[in-house]
Amino acid sequence: MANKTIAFIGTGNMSYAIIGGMVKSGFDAQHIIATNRNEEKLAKVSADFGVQTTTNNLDAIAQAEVIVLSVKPQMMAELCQTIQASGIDFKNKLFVSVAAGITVTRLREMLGHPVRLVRCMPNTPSLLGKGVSGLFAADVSVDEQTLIEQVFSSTGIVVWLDEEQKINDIIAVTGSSPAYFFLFMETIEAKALELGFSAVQARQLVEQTALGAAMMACDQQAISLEQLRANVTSKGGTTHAAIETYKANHINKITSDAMDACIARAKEMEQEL
Ligand SMILES: NC(=O)C1=CN([C@@H]2O[C@H](COP(=O)(O)OP(=O)(O)OC[C@H]3O[C@@H](n4cnc5c(N)ncnc54)[C@H](O)[C@@H]3O)[C@@H](O)[C@H]2O)C=CC1
Ligand SMILES: O=C(O)[C@@H]1CCC=N1
Repeated sequence: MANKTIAFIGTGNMSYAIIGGMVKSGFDAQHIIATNRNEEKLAKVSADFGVQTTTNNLDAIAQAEVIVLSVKPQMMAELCQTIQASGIDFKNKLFVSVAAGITVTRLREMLGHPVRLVRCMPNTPSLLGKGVSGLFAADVSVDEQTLIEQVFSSTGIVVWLDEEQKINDIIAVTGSSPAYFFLFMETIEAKALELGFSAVQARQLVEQTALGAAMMACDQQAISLEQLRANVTSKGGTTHAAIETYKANHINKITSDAMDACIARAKEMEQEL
């Protein structure tokens, strides 16, 4: 892996997080090239992680063995058109797409070539080495799979998926779900403010509690999440009153509906893009 160069095309929130996770885990920054149209974004990723940067996508692609396409799905066709028109030889290049809602078939159509491709569904905690990446390989060699697994393992855990359709499911479970947790934290923070805690206190109280709860779940894997919850919930006590309120408001259904909506949107995007 040491000699392979990886280019991130369209370095925004997601690629910034992946690059951060890679560099912090010891990946050589000089073998990473980040591109963006926006010089300011490149200045930040360069200052923070010491990677090479350029606004010229084609230069980056020409130099790299692994090309991570990480623009927004709606920008992908335009990007691929310029790559196709460049006449770059795809033979020794492995493509990775982190885009939601664009299938292997569609991406190959966009590139005008049956490229070897890994679809990856990462999440932003990759920045801290706490990411999850769902991976689906299309015509990729065993060595290339090993390489991609090394790259994404440096940002957290990886899960290989045996069917492309499962990419849409893992978006709902891990790709989008950091946002669900942030939303839940926002609701506690807002209520803490209403109860008179200062903004600094409200943020600190919610982040410490979320961190503590997540760490307890990680640290005590033999104990079910239900049991961890029960350990907080005294019979006839305060937590019980809160939990019953969540149940009366159908928290399971809300989450299930939200995840179904996430999957449905991914499928809809597959038809649109
Ligand atoms: N943000 C997230 O949590 C996750 C995002 N993804 C996927 O990652 C991809 C990127 O998402 P974000 O990073 O959130 O978007 P973003 O908008 O933060 O980053 C994309 C960047 O690409 C740049 N860009 C657009 N067209 C370009 C071009 N032709 N050449 C060079 N740069 C170009 C934009 O300036 C922007 O900074 C999407 O396809 C999304 O589906 C996947 C999993 C999680
Ligand atoms: O919201 C999105 O479409 C992307 C994919 C997963 C997280 N962000």
